[in-house]
Amino acid sequence: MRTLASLEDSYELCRQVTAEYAKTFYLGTQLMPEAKRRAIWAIYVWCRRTDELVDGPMAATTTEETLDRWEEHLEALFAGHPRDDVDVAMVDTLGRFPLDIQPFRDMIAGQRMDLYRNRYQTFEELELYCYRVAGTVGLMSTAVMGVAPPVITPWNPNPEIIIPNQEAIALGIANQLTNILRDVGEDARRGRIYLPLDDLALFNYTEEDLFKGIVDDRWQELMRFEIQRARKFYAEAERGISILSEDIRWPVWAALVLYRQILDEIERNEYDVFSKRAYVPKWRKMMALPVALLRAKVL
Ligand SMILES: CC(C)=CCC/C(C)=C/CC/C(C)=C/CC/C(C)=C/[C@@H]1[C@@H](COP(=O)(O)OP(=O)(O)O)[C@]1(C)CC/C=C(\C)CC/C=C(\C)CCC=C(C)C
Ligand SMILES: Nc1ncnc2c1ncn2[C@@H]1O[C@H](COP(=O)(O)OP(=O)(O)OP(=O)(O)O)[C@@H](O)[C@H]1O
Ligand SMILES: [Mn+2]
Repeated sequence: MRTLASLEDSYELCRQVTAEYAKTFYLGTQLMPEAKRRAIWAIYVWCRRTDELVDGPMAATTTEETLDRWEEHLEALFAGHPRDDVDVAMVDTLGRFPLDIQPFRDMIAGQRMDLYRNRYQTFEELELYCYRVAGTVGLMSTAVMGVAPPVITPWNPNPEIIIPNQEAIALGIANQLTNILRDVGEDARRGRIYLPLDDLALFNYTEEDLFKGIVDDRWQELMRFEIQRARKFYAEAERGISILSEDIRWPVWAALVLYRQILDEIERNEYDVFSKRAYVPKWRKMMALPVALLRAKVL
């Protein structure tokens, strides 16, 4: 048996992976207190590894059995048994925060959907997919970030603790919808359509049009419709932030505002998501940080 990385080295590895793969979320985590952000990095790495199984360079060799084994690996983590270097930080994180295994299992179920599905008929079907691959991240993150202590008053000495799980899921779904809208072209080139076929039909736009990358009035109307729906999920998420622990409101606002800017960028590109990738320039990201701080303080 090989010796595994030390706890410090393991968290450092997680930090590096997060910094390299997720510029936006990493920026958000840099605004968090140390103990929480280390845990978020560990969770990020687990999520990234899960996603890579069906989305990464080895995806072609991934089968149901691969995901079964990954689920066993997950059980081992929750039983306190790390198997590789980055697991060490994850096991430590599981010991420090009240994380539930179900969202992790649900995310694997979401990756399974990617194995056998490349179309969604209705928004309800897509929403389930979005919950599984991204809403779950909201639940995991909230367990780490925590909620503000409830206010104890003489007339309400035992206030109930509210956990904004629905709002956390909403932010995950909003992010995933944003990701889907940004990557329509890239996904089409892999034969995948995440936009509900019912929505395409509603605007008289066909799969064939999509594969050709046609940007016309029908497409622009369809995209406006989808962007509006994503923004509703962001709005729901916003309402949950003031319930969260004070020390992470700024990072969460930042993550929300930064990711939502991708939608503005798509609009700026006049909904052409086929020939360019909506990209938020660094200076625009930086300008969003004080805005997020202000919102964290006053909302
Ligand atoms: C700032 C913060 C707390 C971030 C959480 C970081 C974290 C653990 C992220 C994991 C992301 C991940 C690798 C998920 C696997 C599935 C996947 C790829 C989902 C998509 C992410 C987009 O990433 P990216 O742009 O890199 O995509 P590409 O692979 O590059 O195409 C998702 C769109 C999902 C991301 C979802 C979230 C970060 C959930 C956010 C929700 C909260 C932090 C809850 C906040 C609480 C309330 C009450 C609002
Ligand atoms: N070192 C890497 N090796 C392999 N894939 C990578 C690497 N870095 C990023 N990627 C992948 O390349 C794609 C594009 O990454 P890009 O840097 O544009 O976005 P990002 O860093 O995730 O920022 P954002 O959080 O704003 O999406 C992503 O799907 C990401 O998973
Ligand atoms: Mn990315």
